Amino acid sequence: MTPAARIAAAIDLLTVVEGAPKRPADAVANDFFRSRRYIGSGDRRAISDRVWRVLRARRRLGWWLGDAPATPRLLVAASLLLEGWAMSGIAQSFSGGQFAPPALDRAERAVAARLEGHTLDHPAMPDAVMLEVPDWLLPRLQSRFGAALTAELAALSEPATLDLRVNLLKGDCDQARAALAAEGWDAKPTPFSPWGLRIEGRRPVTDGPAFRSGLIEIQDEGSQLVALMVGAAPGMRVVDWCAGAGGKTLALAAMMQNRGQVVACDVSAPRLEGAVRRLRRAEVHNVERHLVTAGDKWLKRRAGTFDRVLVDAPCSGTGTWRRNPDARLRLKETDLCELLPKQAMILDDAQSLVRKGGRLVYATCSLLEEENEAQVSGFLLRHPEFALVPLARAWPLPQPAPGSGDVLFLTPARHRTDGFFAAVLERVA
Ligand SMILES: C[S@@+](CC[C@H](N)C(=O)[O-])C[C@H]1O[C@@H](n2cnc3c(N)ncnc32)[C@H](O)[C@@H]1O
Repeated sequence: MTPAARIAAAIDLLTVVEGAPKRPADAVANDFFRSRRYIGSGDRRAISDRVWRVLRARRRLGWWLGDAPATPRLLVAASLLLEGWAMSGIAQSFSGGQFAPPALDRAERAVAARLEGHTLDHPAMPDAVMLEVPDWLLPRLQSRFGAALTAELAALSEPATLDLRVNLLKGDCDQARAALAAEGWDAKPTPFSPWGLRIEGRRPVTDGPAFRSGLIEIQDEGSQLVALMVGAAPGMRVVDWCAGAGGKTLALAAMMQNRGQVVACDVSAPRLEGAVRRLRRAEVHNVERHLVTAGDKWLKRRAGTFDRVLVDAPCSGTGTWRRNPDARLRLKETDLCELLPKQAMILDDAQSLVRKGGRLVYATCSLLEEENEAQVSGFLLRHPEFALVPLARAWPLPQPAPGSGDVLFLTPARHRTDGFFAAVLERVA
């Protein structure tokens, strides 16, 4: 594809992404490329890269465009200009020629010309614009991070590394590194997870034998550490209450060396169904799935029978913005208001499964205190039969835990993981 054709395709993709505000951009992009198989992998990367640059800078680009309509064409042109392109380069690319975007009209040209010679950040931008967060969320993030806010949000705007979890049911880290090296990928051990490997940048590892044979699975190191905090061991009975497509279920089963039992529960049948292929590829045999329904009798019948229950609760996802830059502007205050009682209710349901002396692990990929520490405090008030196990005691590895305090709290700036929270609660009575 010519550079101009890539720009035209980026405008097309951005148009589809912006037209589907409720769908994650990466899902929209997957569909977009699936229906355009003629676009090769290099072009695909360049097109996605341009769109992701726009999404990561969406509020600042909107600020620069001012009253002009933030059309996909203008957003892409603005992102190029604020990266240093000249108007002449824009005119060459927006040429109206075959496969190129149509030429900018007079009004578009006037808006674009104002941006020439500027850079994306401007000191007059309001903080929330500069930091690319919704206005309502800024005070919450300020109170969470204080002086570290800018660094934390900058790290959240960087593209994520590609983290892999080695499936110990199929081999060890050295074998996985060697297998990846044979495919041309340089994977380094992650700093905290004993099963983690990291590749810088986006790489198509899912096409290669290491992934297809189940030796590796894609999983952020933060997510691996949440699974680690469950402390699952061979022979235990474990529930993964909000299992989704089984990301953490797979890690739990591997920790248990396929021995004992994991029940992967979720209210979403399609998500649970998504776990089937992954479990098969990983050669996991000790997992059963359970679809949670309203008034579920399953819960009552199994009360007090599990050693470990993981609640990986639905949350604002504020910790995953590196991967989903579009999500930061989709998130509404009303979403958070709906999530908080839901998280409390899920905890109240799931706790009943934990046996005396067993552990309930509450986790989110949120950075917000309300969804994390405040949920745990509220739970402990409602359930005095549980006690918080401080991080140093809950952390199962000989090397020190990432961070201090009572809970695990990971952030991209501090740990180079997605943002994750996990608290371990033991049933003491
Ligand atoms: C953060 S996601 C889980 C991600 C998954 N654990 C992983 O590691 O890939 C939260 C999940 O909670 C599920 N969920 C929502 N409400 C629930 C409920 N009341 N009981 C159980 N699961 C629920 C959602 O369907 C979603 O799959």
